[in-house]
Amino acid sequence: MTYSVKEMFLTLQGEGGQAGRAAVFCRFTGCNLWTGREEDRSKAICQFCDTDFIGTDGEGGGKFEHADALADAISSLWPDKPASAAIPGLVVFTGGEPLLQLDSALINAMHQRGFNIAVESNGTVKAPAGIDWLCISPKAGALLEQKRGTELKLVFPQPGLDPALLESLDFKYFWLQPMDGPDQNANIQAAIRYCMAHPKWGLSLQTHKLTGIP
Ligand SMILES: C[S@@+](CC[C@H](N)C(=O)[O-])C[C@H]1O[C@@H](n2cnc3c(N)ncnc32)[C@H](O)[C@@H]1O
Ligand SMILES: Nc1nc2[nH]cc(C(=O)O)c2c(=O)[nH]1
Ligand code: SF4
Ligand SMILES: [Mg+2]
Repeated sequence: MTYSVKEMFLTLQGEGGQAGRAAVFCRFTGCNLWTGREEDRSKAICQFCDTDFIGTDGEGGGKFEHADALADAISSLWPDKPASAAIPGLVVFTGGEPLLQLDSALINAMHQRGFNIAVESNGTVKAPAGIDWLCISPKAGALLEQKRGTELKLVFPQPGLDPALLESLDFKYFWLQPMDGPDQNANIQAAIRYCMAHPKWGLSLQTHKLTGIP
């Protein structure tokens, strides 16, 4: 299988329950909820996306013809070499929608190289086995197929997606992440109020945007 990757880089995970941890980010090309073109945003299912996931032209991006080739490229960005079961590496597969491309060959290839595997997904595609940290971020108007995982991270507020309807799902952690955009300040305040009134939910800030790292 050929994998299309927009970009790949070492950074700190900025969001959710692993915020602050060093990780190689592998951003796959393409999403099933938006074309990624600005002229299509207003008719997309997901309209608030903060990410460019078109093409393969980013830092470290490209087409990778085999799982081993992509796994080697990811592994080469990890500062401790080699990663191992004792001190594992961390890769975050994101996008775009990573579950359109992530398969068991790539999962096995990363595990063989001593990596733990985290995924950021919109939950519209069932996840393959073997993911070590699965973050699902449901989108209003999109059918949620993957109803279990490690953390559920809801971009908030989303008209038509009430957090109360999600909190019985099978996740260890529940986060509200304020929607970035023109109403960001109001969204942060609304998320804080919601978490204080509903302690099942915690606040996930996009810390990489505060510090200016990718
Ligand atoms: C760019 S998405 C890629 C992964 C996957 N397609 C998804 O939506 O979960 C990565 C994370 O950023 C979140 N996100 C996207 N746009 C955002 C925005 N404007 N404000 C806050 N979070 C946002 C998504 O909900 C998701 O948790
Ligand atoms: N530092 C950093 N952390 C992130 N966590 C999730 C991200 C994403 O775009 O999926 C992201 C990202 O783009 N950068
Ligand atoms: S589902 Fe994820 S990648 Fe796709 S448009 Fe929405 S936030 Fe962006
Ligand atoms: Mg991002």
